[in-house]
Amino acid sequence: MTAITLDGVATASAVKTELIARVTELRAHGIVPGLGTLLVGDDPGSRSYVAGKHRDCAEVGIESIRIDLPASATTADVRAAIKDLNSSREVTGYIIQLPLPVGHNENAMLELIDPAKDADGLHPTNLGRLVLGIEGKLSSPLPCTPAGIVELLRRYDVPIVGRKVVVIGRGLTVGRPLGLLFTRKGLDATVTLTHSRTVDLPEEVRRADIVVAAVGVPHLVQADWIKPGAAVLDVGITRLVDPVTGKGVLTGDVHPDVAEVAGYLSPNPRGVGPMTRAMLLGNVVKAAERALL
Ligand SMILES: Nc1nc2c(c(=O)[nH]1)N[C@@H](CN(C=O)c1ccc(C(=O)N[C@@H](CCC(=O)O)C(=O)O)cc1)CN2
Repeated sequence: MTAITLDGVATASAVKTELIARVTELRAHGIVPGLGTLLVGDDPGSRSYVAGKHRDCAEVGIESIRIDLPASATTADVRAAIKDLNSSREVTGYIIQLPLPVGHNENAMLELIDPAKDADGLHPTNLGRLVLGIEGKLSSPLPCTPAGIVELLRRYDVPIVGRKVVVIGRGLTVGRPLGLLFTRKGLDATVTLTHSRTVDLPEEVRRADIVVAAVGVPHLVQADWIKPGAAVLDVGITRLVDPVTGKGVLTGDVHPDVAEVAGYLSPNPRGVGPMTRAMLLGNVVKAAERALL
């Protein structure tokens, strides 16, 4: 058996096509959505993700505003940039690209975001709304990677209700909010959130119908950990250097042999990453649409 590929590029492209129609409608009502990004430092991964976010905005008709600060930026500089983004009229939603360089307190910076402009759903008020299970008109933006994972599964009709999900990694942008999302009414999965102190991780993973690997350990998840037919989402990515060619290679958390056992597998790259970006655009559009309610 070879797993069905959960194609993030094609699915994100379908999401973006739908968003173009909604942005056109907003513009017809005089509302121009604008995404701001705040990047601190010169991490190549973060630079590439931010560049991708601006390209996506141009594709769907969202304006984008970029603030890049050098690695030497102080906490006062970051606070000042956040203040500018909170007050900017063009910026209807924004993100602080994570991780911030060592020495910056990420949680303290996230708390400074105006929750109404939080395009990542990572402000405590919005995470709190996710915990409270507030949906509908007052729902908060969902963190982009968890939302992208669920959307990818949905669009491939992978059953979620009542299924056992094992998430590897309890980070802020993926594991913790994903556990909350999967257990929401309507999705109704049973989630095990694992981490570096989990005892016998392979045995936990063997029970799962859906496995999400988000730790950044190359090829951690092995084929003999996977229940035949399970859906496997490879989220963590590491930039390794090929010892022969000397070129950088992006390597996911899931070993390629998993494709022979799983029912569905998201590649990495070209799986969850593009969905993360598409969900960000969706959050910006949704926030702008609130102005029409
Ligand atoms: N403020 C945030 N910071 C971070 C988040 C987040 O959701 N909000 N998530 C990750 C990084 N991330 C988004 O910012 C992200 C990761 C991957 C991709 C992506 O498209 N990846 C491509 C490969 C691109 C490459 O590395 O060359 C793929 O998977 O095909 C987009 C966004 C941490 N920080």
